[in-house]
Amino acid sequence: MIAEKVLFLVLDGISDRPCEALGGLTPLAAARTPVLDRIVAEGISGIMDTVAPGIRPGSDTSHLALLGYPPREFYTGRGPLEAEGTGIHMTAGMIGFRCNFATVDAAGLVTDRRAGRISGTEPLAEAVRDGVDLSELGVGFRFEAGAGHRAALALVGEGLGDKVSSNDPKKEGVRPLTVRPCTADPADAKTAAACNEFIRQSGEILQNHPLNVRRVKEGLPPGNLLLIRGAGNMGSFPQFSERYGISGSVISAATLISGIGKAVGLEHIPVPGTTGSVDSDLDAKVRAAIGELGRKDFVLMNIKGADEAGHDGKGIQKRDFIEVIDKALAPLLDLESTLIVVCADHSTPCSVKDHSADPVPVVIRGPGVRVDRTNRFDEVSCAEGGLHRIRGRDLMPIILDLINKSHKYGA
Ligand SMILES: O=C(O)[C@H](O)COP(=O)(O)O
Ligand SMILES: [Mg+2]
Repeated sequence: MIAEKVLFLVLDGISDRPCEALGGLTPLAAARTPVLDRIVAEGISGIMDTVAPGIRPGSDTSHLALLGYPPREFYTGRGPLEAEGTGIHMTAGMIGFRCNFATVDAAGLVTDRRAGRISGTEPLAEAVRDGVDLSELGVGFRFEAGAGHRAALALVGEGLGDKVSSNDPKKEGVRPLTVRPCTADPADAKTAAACNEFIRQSGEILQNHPLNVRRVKEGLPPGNLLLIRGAGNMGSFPQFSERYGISGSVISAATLISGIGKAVGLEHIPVPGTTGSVDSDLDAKVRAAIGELGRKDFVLMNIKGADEAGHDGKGIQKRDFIEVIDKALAPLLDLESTLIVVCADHSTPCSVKDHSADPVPVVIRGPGVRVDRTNRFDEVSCAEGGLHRIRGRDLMPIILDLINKSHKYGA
């Protein structure tokens, strides 16, 4: 039998390094994961450098690689992809940015890059949309809240460049940076000036917003500064259905991933109750994915919470959330004629609190797959599997071959 459908499950940032808090095991190795283990036992596994060995990928470049769009060829910055995911349709000439609602103290130092993982930021976004005015600079803008502390900005206007730096210092206890043009092109100077003005005006609005005033009273970090990064124009992506001859959907609360999906032509299926965090309704997500497999050939599903726990350095929370994921995946075991592919997009070690280049585990289970002798979904066990060590860009060709959609190389 040949599989007809593909469920491509990316467990964002799930792989890790040995954690002291877990007796030297990774959260994945420490977690009880009977469902994932069964998928490994019934499938073929391996480890994967999502971009290349030693390259520490962002979720943007790694997801592009996993979908078979090598980032060196297709990546034009995170911002436009994140913007597309929040519902801002990026057209030619617009410059997109990823934003964080962050906290600055009275001395102007960034004290929390994620404002205590603030959520429910729509009222803040609305105030920014209503209050910021960049018309003196000849620039318009779109601004939308995303999941948790995330948001996206798109600048709109004539002669805007995308080669500008970020105000995100990427660490706490220091001042935000000034956005600078990276070239002598006046277009980049115009964008940098618009960014700095946007950050200044939005900061004033956010500082006094009732939602933030209330957060301060409650002892919570306010979202009183926008950190912006990842400037870029929208790239040009051959559509998934033309590239591979199959239809597809994306299910992800993380706007970056839904934005990447939309950019390559996957239909975004929103699922109420999903948050992109450890409180997400994973049962609803899995139900939605199974429903989509009835309509489409390929479903990309991203589950984000383990990555957040890794960024927060919380090994025990990460292990516990992995167990929640595992339980939610149980209905997948009954899928017939479906290739189930499970991997991470990068490692997010709790000891690093950021992404690392450590390869990630990957497993493929379904009709036609040569079953190897591995039986545990973790970083070390999968390294003994029959896929051995592959790159992210190898995965789509392997999947397409297993569903009989690959082109013969030669006559
Ligand atoms: O969670 C995300 O969106 C990113 O992976 C990490 O970004 P942050 O450090 O700005 O939260
Ligand atoms: Mg990621």
